[in-house]
Amino acid sequence: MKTLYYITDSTKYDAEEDFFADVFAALRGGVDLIQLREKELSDEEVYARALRIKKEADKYDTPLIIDDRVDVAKKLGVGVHLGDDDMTVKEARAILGENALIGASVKTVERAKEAEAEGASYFGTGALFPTQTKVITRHTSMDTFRAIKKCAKVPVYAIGGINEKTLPELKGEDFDGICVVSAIQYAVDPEAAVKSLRARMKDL
Ligand SMILES: Cc1ncc(COP(=O)(O)OP(=O)(O)O)c(N)n1
Ligand SMILES: Cc1nc(C(=O)O)sc1CCOP(=O)(O)O
Ligand SMILES: [Mg+2]
Repeated sequence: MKTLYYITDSTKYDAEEDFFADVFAALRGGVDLIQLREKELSDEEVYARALRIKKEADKYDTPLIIDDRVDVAKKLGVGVHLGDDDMTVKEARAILGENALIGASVKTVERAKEAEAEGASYFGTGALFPTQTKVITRHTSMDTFRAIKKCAKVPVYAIGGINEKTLPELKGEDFDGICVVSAIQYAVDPEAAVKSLRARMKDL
């Protein structure tokens, strides 16, 4: 069974409570992993949000991952996702320990080999499809995605513009899961969206 990895986005919410309500609904729906991705908040604010989400995620045994901020992850005892502009995977592994989930953004085979050697637990690879969520990103072709998956020993998760419409384009491809932001976060009913994505993932 492929992994359904939900990445949060609070940028379009006026009320923080509405954001938490949708995050908790997605957890109820049954995501496998959850990442708190906050680009504008201070470390203290991210910590406070992460603590609340972790309490809820723990009820479902859903691991929490923090985007970018190794110190916050360390304080919470959770994982971290790192891109090219962040601390290296090697440094983060030294801080978080051998059992921590440490994800790496990987867009080339060279980077895949390097990130794996540094101790990455998984790769987030994309953007496979156009996305409105991360405006500045680089498209990853399906050929590059396949080459990364072929050389990887760790799980490779597809990211970028994945929703019910684009999901069938991944049918028959070898990969380990999908990362989804807007198709869950901004669904009318995030719990139902998770269940629906999960059902469609069975057809891949
Ligand atoms: C699972 C996953 N994959 C890729 C990304 C993108 O990370 P990054 O390149 O560091 O960009 P930002 O998300 O920090 O804008 C991710 N966050 N998660
Ligand atoms: C967080 C992120 N990273 C990307 C990358 O290309 O590395 S694309 C992306 C956003 C994905 O959002 P949505 O599911 O709404 O398209
Ligand atoms: Mg990042």
